[in-house]
Amino acid sequence: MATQAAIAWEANKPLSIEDVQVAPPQAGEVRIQILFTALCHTDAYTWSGKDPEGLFPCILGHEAAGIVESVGKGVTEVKPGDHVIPCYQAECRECKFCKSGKTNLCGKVRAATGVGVMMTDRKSRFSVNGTPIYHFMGTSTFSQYTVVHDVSVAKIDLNAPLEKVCLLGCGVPTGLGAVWNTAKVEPGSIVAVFGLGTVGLAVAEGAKSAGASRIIGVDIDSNKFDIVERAFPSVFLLTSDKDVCLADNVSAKNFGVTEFVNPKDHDKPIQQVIVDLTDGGVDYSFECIGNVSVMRAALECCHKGWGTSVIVGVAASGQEISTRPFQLVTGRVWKGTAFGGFKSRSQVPWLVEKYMKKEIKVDEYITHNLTLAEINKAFDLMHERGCLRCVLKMHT
Ligand SMILES: NC(=O)C1=CN([C@@H]2O[C@H](COP(=O)(O)OP(=O)(O)OC[C@H]3O[C@@H](n4cnc5c(N)ncnc54)[C@H](O)[C@@H]3O)[C@@H](O)[C@H]2O)C=CC1
Ligand SMILES: N[C@@H](CCC(=O)N[C@@H](CSC=O)C(=O)NCC(=O)O)C(=O)O
Ligand SMILES: [Zn+2]
Ligand SMILES: [Zn+2]
Repeated sequence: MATQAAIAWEANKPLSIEDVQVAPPQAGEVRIQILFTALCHTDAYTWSGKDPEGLFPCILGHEAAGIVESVGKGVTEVKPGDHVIPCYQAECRECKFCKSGKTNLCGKVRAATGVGVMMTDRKSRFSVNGTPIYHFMGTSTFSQYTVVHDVSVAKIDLNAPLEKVCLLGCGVPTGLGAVWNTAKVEPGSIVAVFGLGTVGLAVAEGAKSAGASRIIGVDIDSNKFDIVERAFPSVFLLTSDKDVCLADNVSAKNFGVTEFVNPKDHDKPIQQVIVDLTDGGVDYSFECIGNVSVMRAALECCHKGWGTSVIVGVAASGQEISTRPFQLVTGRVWKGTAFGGFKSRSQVPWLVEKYMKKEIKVDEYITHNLTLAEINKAFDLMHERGCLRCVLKMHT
């Protein structure tokens, strides 16, 4: 079929909306009409050329929702008309990873999705004037129609608003799951969150629901603090203390952040600032930026003996983490998480239900709504004041 998609022809060159041919789904594949997609920082990362798996030309995008248009041979779990969320982290339920009970990673299609092709024939289903266009993360949602592996499709409630639940394809589950599945934060814990984008704020939300007693938000952009204030204007109080801005207990019932620290306001290293604020360090920290220096700070602000730091942010090709091994010898633990440890096909529908029951937030993370034609503006917005998630309407 002919449709429209945003093509990334080269790293950092503006995306171009073009007529694209999308081939029919082959065995074990599903063609989806994408209705809404959001932009995640990881799309910008790959577009920047810093992703070692980044291939061009490609169709980016991985946080979306849509409707099944057609299915290939052997596909039994979804049918045309089903509402779905494409999942960049597959779940086949049969591979060594899926059966391990120890991870949400799945090995079935990862080798193909990492090189931008479909598993069956190692080819792309996208082309422009005969030129193949690589897939991205097995999802490629910046297209009005995409083809994905059946193990990468979560079927969701037909009543769920697709313009909202598209966010459950990446950022919000990643933050919630980092707390609930990877760190397993206990009630009463002190938590630090580095980076208050969508992922970091979802960490804060998850920590609040897990019963954390203090949630310290760290960001170099004080506008991010304002987002929390704007989202809950009637309940938010902010002191003018230069060093640490304390929100009152009522706002902590909302997004979750109880204290804000801007490293730029301090002469000391940020890990020292946090250790001093917390009588020796936090129980759990989360790096939600992708900056290896901050990853080190996030580990080193953890309490001796038990503090655990979770790396969520994605760092560029060639970047490496470091710390004194003594930090680990003395009981700190370094972990990482992909999609918050959630098993995608099994648990994304459950997250949608939690949203429908108002048990988790989604709407609050959507700060902008644009169309596919405005995708370059949407990428620009990611660097501007007050942007968390921008949702694109794909068909206008
Ligand atoms: N592990 C996983 O499964 C996933 C990882 N990610 C990664 O998580 C990270 C966050 O994603 P988003 O929330 O979409 O990004 P974002 O760009 O919206 O948020 C990042 C935040 O970090 C802040 N920041 C930047 N440098 C800082 C510094 N030195 N100290 C303190 N704050 C700083 C920014 O002001 C911004 O508020 C990205 O690296 C993304 O690629 C995203 C989704 C899933
Ligand atoms: N190709 C990238 C990999 C970046 C990465 O770690 N991706 C995360 C999801 S980020 C979503 O916004 C992930 O799930 N990783 C596990 C995986 O199997 O890819 C690079 O090499 O940097
Ligand atoms: Zn993402
Ligand atoms: Zn598997």
